[in-house]
Amino acid sequence: MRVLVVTAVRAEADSVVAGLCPDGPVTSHRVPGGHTLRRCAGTGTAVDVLAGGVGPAAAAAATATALTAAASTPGAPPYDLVVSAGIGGGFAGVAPLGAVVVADAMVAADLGAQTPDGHLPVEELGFGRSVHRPAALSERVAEVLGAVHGPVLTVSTVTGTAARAAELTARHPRAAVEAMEGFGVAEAAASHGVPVAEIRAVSNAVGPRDRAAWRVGEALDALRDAFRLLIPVLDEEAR
Ligand SMILES: O=C(O)c1cccc(C(=O)CC[C@H]2O[C@@H](n3cnc4c(=O)[nH]cnc43)[C@H](O)[C@@H]2O)c1
Repeated sequence: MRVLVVTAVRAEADSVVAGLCPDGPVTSHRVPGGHTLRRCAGTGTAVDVLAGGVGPAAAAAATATALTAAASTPGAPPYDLVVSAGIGGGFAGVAPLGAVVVADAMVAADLGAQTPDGHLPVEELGFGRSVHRPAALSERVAEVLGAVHGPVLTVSTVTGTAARAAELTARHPRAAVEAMEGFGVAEAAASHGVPVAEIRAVSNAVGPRDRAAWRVGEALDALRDAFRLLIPVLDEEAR
């Protein structure tokens, strides 16, 4: 099985690599556009890890570039799965600080139109889509990781008020986490016909801005531990 993991920033990619191959070695490969893929040698499942940038557009561009590079390399096996991974904001009562969330839906929560009656998703405007359904193995991954299995919202602007958090919860009552890349990764994966998944570790609560309350280090450790548990599930899936 061949898997591409896309994070936003290098620190997240480091955690993923540390979880996947704690003893190394790690090889690096450049892809067009200047991104570097890191690959753990010695695992049954070949996993490439890429830090593609913050936000859905950067994530989509980096993911599409890596998928295109793989597809146009003679003899290279295609990717079987793309995983969007990183830290995120947890919704109150669903995903506390340090929790891991595996997406059961990847939702572009601010893609659409604002109206006096509220947000209209693009489906209601008559074009595009605002939801991707993750790969079936997500349920098993959530079970093995002991993770929350719920919707992950992708936004272009980090929520910073209680009012915005309440609006998102009203529109997506089961929402577990908010982050900024998953839907972009999913769009790129879908355009290549590759299944997608999303794994987030909660670094902060969605709501009023409070940088002092962030627990980025703990979330990065939780992300590492989640990827440590992931390889056996992927190997199981490949059989
Ligand atoms: O300055 C702020 O108030 C602020 C609050 C939360 C996160 C940020 C970031 O710049 C991190 C963006 C980065 O991390 C993911 N992330 C983490 N927490 C959240 C969140 O609550 N809402 C959206 N994205 C979040 C995101 O995927 C980005 O890669 C700044």
